[in-house]
Amino acid sequence: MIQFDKVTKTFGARTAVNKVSFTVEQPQMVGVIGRSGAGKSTLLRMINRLTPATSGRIIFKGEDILALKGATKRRWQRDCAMVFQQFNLVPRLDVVTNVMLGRLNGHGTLKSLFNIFSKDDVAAALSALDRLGIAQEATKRAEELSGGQQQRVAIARALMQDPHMILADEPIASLDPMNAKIVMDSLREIHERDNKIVLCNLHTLDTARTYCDRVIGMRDGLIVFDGPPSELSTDVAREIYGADESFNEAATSTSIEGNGQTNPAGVMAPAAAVSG
Ligand SMILES: Nc1ncnc2c1ncn2[C@@H]1O[C@H](COP(=O)(O)OP(=O)(O)OP(=O)(O)O)[C@@H](O)[C@H]1O
Repeated sequence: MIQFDKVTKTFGARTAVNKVSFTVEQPQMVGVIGRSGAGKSTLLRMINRLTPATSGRIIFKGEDILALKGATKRRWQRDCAMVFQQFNLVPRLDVVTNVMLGRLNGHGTLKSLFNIFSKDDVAAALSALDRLGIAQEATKRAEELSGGQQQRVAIARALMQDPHMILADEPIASLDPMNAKIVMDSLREIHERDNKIVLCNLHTLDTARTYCDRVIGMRDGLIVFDGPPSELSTDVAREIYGADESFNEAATSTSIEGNGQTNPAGVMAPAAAVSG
């Protein structure tokens, strides 16, 4: 379905992603894990063309999406919706308008410029918000919502693009465990009900185990593990995180409250709880 063929990104002398090859044959929920700097974000951003690849190919429906230009590139960017750690909403706009912004790529420039949305757009946005359980917040400004609610708005906005796949770049890294669960449940539900590929960068092993059909472990730009969560042993995890015998899986758990500092395995502990 989507095939990565020796996809590489270099920043000067630094190789962030090094000849990465893998194929997602059917709609799967794939978790990409690895310590900070392993290349996870760069990989995701290359798929969506936010970061230009240095070399390699990404084949989707027989086409190399890394070679797309102009309108076809924009259509591809609509087809693979991104969800970001920091939500990327427009804080002063109301929630329903933020969601409708997901339709921008599908509209002409003039319509987009003046935020002209049809009744259908409004209905679709409300339905997406309802699906995420936050339709009651539709008229609030985005900045009035908690982090967890904002991330659900961002996912509703992604749904408005009617994408082939969802790329989520550490969608729960800024959330407390309860909101992290709501957001991951939502992504899993979209994968299962809509039969879409969800490719999700995660810092925490337990989240990958709980939610993903397949886990890809990256280290220094290379894929060092690719398999089902059941094969993700502590030894494999040590290799992915480049940790020694003292490595403790609990250190990567979302269920612990941390202070946002990096532990010895290079894994960011979740931020302290945020209400929501
Ligand atoms: N725009 C950039 N310019 C220069 N170097 C970059 C840039 N973006 C990423 N890098 C480097 O590429 C490497 C991979 O970074 P990337 O953000 O993809 O890792 P990551 O696994 O997503 O890490 P994190 O979990 O901290 O987000 C790092 O060494 C990083 O410093």
